[in-house]
Amino acid sequence: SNGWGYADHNGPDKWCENFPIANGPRQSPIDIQTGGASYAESLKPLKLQYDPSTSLDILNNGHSFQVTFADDDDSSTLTEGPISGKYRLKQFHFHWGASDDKGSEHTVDGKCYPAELHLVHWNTEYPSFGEAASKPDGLAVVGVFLENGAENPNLQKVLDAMDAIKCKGKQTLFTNFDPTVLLPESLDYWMYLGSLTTPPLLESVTWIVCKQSISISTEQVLLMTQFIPVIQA
Ligand SMILES: NS(=O)(=O)c1ccc(C(=O)NCc2ccc(F)cc2F)cc1
Repeated sequence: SNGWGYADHNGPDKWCENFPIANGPRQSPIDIQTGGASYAESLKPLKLQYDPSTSLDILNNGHSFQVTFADDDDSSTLTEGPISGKYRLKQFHFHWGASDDKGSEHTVDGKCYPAELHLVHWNTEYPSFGEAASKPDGLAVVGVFLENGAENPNLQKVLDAMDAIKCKGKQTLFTNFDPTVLLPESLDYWMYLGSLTTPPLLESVTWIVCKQSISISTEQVLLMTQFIPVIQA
């Protein structure tokens, strides 16, 4: 198959063949080495203002499932934090693995989490997500680690919708969902300048990775692994 994926023949080690930027200077994900991070007094707290009425549908895009938001106005935005200006929420999606011991894309001092949530925003300096995706300050993605623990009822709302989109390309209504319920109580974060973690690997992402995780139960991880046969890293 010509598409990229996570198998031996089309996985991350092969992406550079069709996407040479894979060997670029600001590629994501990275291992966040907490000892090497420095506190920046100038950085502000994150300001996430989401309007649940902007959530539209949930889509199986073949690599993950993503909840897409209406981004034709400033109803759901990210401001402050490490960014300047205003970024609009476009979608959120997850990355997971074959079992509890792997799945997240970023790691913290070498520690892998069972899954990782990405809330994808684009800079309203540009006319659209597609335009912003090719600019060095075009995108801002908030990453949240999912740590093994209690069942997460807010996450379950998303997992329950997965039953209706088992095939690649399927989508179903997913309205009135407030992604704030998927955020940890503390929004303390690490930030760095990086890229999309999947092709086209564009180096346009200001990464904002929350220090605190949210919980996911073993059963919920199992549900995710049964969802898309394409096993992540
Ligand atoms: N995992 S991650 O958060 O880093 C990530 C976020 C979004 C995308 C994406 O939108 N890809 C398709 C896509 C669609 C249009 C476009 F212009 C560029 C483009 F990458 C890929 C990876």
